Amino acid sequence: MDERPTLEDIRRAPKVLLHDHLDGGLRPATIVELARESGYDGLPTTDPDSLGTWFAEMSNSGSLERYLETFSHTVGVMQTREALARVAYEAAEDLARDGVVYAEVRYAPELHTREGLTLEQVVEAVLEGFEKGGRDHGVKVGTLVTAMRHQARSMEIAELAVRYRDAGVVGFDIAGAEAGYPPTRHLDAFEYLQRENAHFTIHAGEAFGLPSIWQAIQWCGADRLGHGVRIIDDIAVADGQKPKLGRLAAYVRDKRIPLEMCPTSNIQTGAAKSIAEHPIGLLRSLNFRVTVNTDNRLMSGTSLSEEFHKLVEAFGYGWDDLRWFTVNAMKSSFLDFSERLELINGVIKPGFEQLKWRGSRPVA
Ligand SMILES: O=c1[nH]cnc2c1ncn2[C@H]1C[C@H](O)[C@@H](CO)O1
Ligand SMILES: [Zn+2]
Repeated sequence: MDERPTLEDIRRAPKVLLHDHLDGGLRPATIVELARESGYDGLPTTDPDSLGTWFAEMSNSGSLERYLETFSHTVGVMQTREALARVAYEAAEDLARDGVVYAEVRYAPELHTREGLTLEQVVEAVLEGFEKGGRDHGVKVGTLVTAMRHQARSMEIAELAVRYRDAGVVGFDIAGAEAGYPPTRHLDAFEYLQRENAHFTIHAGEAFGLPSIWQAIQWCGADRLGHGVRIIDDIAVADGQKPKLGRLAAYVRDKRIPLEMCPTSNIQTGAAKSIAEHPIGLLRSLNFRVTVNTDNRLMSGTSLSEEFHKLVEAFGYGWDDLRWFTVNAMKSSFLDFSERLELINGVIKPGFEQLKWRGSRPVA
């Protein structure tokens, strides 16, 4: 029996999330409270419901640059230890409530030092929030520290990733506007991380095409690709014929390079036209190492369960597909290998098995 999973059942499935921004996942009510406490007066409205709607609507511009403008309000209220620890705690709680068992949540420490916090204080506050929220609500959260690609602080942030690697920081990332800011601007940071045997992912192939993906992999040595949707530009699809992969697409598939796909976010920024036309359908059928993610739960008004459910509706996916995406994500995480195996064999596989066979009669 493999009935179409409902949203309610998907929420119960033990899920894994690799691409989620801390400053893109605040609760609207928390933004309002933090703004009041800190004297931040830039919010477009102080009614939490209207604020949630405002974020979702403003993020629908079809441009990554415009989408990123909305972050000024979340970052604006995340400037103290208390605010950072609270936002991290609540993120862990919200993810656990959505049935996420392991998450890698990212943010850019350099954006949170406006009121005098050091980079170290920022990292420690977020780690504290994840640790406590994860313990109280039953989810394991690893942190990725992000450097902003238009700035020049990537080496410092990479050093931070290495310094806190045994305290919960599992990797590094670069984010921000992609066009005009190639990943090779940060080559020294990536080379340093490689010498340190550290893990990193790079936002690439979202608002810019194949050259960005090629640089991220072949020059910078990325372990994973944030989004990577534009890899379809290197796949020729003709009616009635088998899709033909170019050299870069073949390399990404052969090397099992994980794609952190974020369907709703891609539609908002114009990287894909609709869920039904999202490249994830083709890439999944070609067996790329695809994972499903939220990117920014606040800006997209979404959750990991909702992203999965949209895919179920658009592509007719069943439990086996959802399990495949989830095992892909767990295999691709930056967590210690034995912990990944434990979660796959001890939590994910049994959890999906139970949901898949729910309602069917036991064999006598
Ligand atoms: O999808 C994205 N692409 C590029 N940059 C992004 C995306 N979502 C969030 N960001 C940026 C804005 C945040 O302030 C920063 C760190 O989380 O990362
Ligand atoms: Zn992102």
